[in-house]
Amino acid sequence: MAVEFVVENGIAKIVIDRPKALNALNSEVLQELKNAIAELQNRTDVRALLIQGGGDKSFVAGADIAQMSSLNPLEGSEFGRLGQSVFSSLSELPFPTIAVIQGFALGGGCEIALACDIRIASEKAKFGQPEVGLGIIPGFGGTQRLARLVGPGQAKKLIYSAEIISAAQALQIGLVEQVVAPEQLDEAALKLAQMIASKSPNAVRLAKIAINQGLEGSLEEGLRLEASIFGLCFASPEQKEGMTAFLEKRPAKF
Ligand SMILES: C/C=C/C(=O)SCCNC(=O)CCNC(=O)[C@H](O)C(C)(C)COP(=O)(O)OP(=O)(O)OC[C@H]1O[C@@H](n2cnc3c(N)ncnc32)[C@H](O)[C@@H]1OP(=O)(O)O
Repeated sequence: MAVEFVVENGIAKIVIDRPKALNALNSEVLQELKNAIAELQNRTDVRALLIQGGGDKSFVAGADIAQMSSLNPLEGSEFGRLGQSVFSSLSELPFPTIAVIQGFALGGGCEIALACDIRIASEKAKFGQPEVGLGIIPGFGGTQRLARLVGPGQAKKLIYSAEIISAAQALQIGLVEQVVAPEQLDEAALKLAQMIASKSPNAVRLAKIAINQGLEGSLEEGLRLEASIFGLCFASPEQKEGMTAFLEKRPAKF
């Protein structure tokens, strides 16, 4: 198995571990990742997900070039749709997802990170969409998600040039939200996940829906959606607990 996951204290962790190919994604790894995500999808005990690559050199070095090298157009399209479906199921998980990037996040590896809500990187991490150097384009959602995250200009610069950028450069363009020293990466990621997991899980999940669905429409539609979801919060016992705890000057228990 190249994809393992565990759940501990409400925090799920997926590790993609295929060391001989720097965790590159072939069909088998994608299917294992799809299965792991499907198992987590309906778990009510999970409040946050950490996803990372095995070893200390690579998060995910992309889709498997050796496998892709012999594909015909139909097979290429099917492989792209497989990757897109896995990454869309990742992006649609109901709880926050955090990509923990210690090394290379290239091509499909960068696209996994883009399908997560948050990206925390080591100072040594490297990012890029090098596909045009291989005669293809990003095919696991990168042309769409990268442009939405960092803006069309920076997305075009990265995709057209196949440039590999540093974690500091990724932070500067908004591709990652936090950069820490390599030895602090796991602790920083776990700390963020624990902070999220200590809050109202219902409210956090509703916030994810409001942000993601709101981005798909106009500001006015998003504000209407926010107002509806805000009202929904008051039907939850977690809102009662959260506000009662504040008034009783004690920590809330969610
Ligand atoms: C829809 C999505 C499309 C895509 O994702 S397209 C692919 C995008 N990714 C890339 O273009 C990155 C390809 N890999 C590299 O450029 C290099 O690797 C690195 C810069 C990441 C690391 O270079 P170095 O430190 O010299 O290691 P090494 O010897 O190149 O790699 C170690 C082993 O890992 C295999 N490997 C690395 N990346 C991939 C990959 N994406 N697909 C298949 N295998 C890969 C190599 O071949 C080699 O294996 P062996 O030791 O047997 O020669």
